[in-house]
Amino acid sequence: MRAAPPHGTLYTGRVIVTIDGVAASGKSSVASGVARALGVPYVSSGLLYRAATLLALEAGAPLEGARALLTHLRAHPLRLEALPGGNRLWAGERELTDELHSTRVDQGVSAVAALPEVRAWVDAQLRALPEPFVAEGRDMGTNVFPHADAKFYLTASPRVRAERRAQERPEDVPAIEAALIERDRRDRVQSAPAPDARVIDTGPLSLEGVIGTILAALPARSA
Ligand SMILES: Nc1ncnc2c1ncn2[C@@H]1O[C@H](COP(=O)(O)OP(=O)(O)OP(=O)(O)O)[C@@H](O)[C@H]1O
Ligand SMILES: Nc1ccn([C@H]2C[C@H](O)[C@@H](COP(=O)(O)O)O2)c(=O)n1
Repeated sequence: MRAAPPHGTLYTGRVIVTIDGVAASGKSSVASGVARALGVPYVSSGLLYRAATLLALEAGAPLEGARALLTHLRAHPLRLEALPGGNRLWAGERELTDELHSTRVDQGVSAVAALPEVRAWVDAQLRALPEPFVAEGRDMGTNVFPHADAKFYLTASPRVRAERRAQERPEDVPAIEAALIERDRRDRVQSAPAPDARVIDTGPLSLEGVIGTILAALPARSA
């Protein structure tokens, strides 16, 4: 691999970096930090699945019923605003971002994300985004952007992830850990490292340590 870009070197042109991983492994925090260092937006694919889940819950549509859900999504198009500092999700003029990490969305989202029709809909939204960007999710490096320039996959034990999550949620560590193990089980089909992804155990690393590891592993680009 060639020399790493200095922090602040702008990535330009058709460049995609993918960061996949298990739930609460640090994907969005790390993707945001890497994107900021590169001067590009980051894309949080999970927000689209979460927004589809929220709309289905609000409409009382069955989470396992792709047809009703897709009809609803076409009638209420979602827009992912991918900014370097964070992603915002809109349904028309209504911003959904702050409602997407509730426990009820957490509990329903795996069922919605398992629907092939919904996956195809999300994939089409993502592939239409203008490059360059850092994309995070479960299948960015395997399915959506197999041609990505650099791929990473984040892991950490359920306990470590639960302890981190407990800093931002009211539930206690054992309850969060049990929910993460269950979501890992449900997401397993679409959450596997690409054969050419670098797997990083974030357990022993700080957030800055993970971001630095990724930046150091990126192929150099001209500024
Ligand atoms: N290496 C790390 N060291 C310490 N804390 C971390 C590290 N990585 C992430 N965190 C913290 O762990 C929590 C979960 O991180 P984040 O939300 O980025 O994960 P995620 O994989 O995007 O989650 P989800 O799958 O639920 O969308 C956050 O509070 C974040 O600050
Ligand atoms: N590329 C993706 C992104 C997300 N999902 C599913 C799996 C998760 O349970 C859910 C929410 O994602 P998160 O916000 O936790 O990253 O969406 C997926 O299947 N594929």
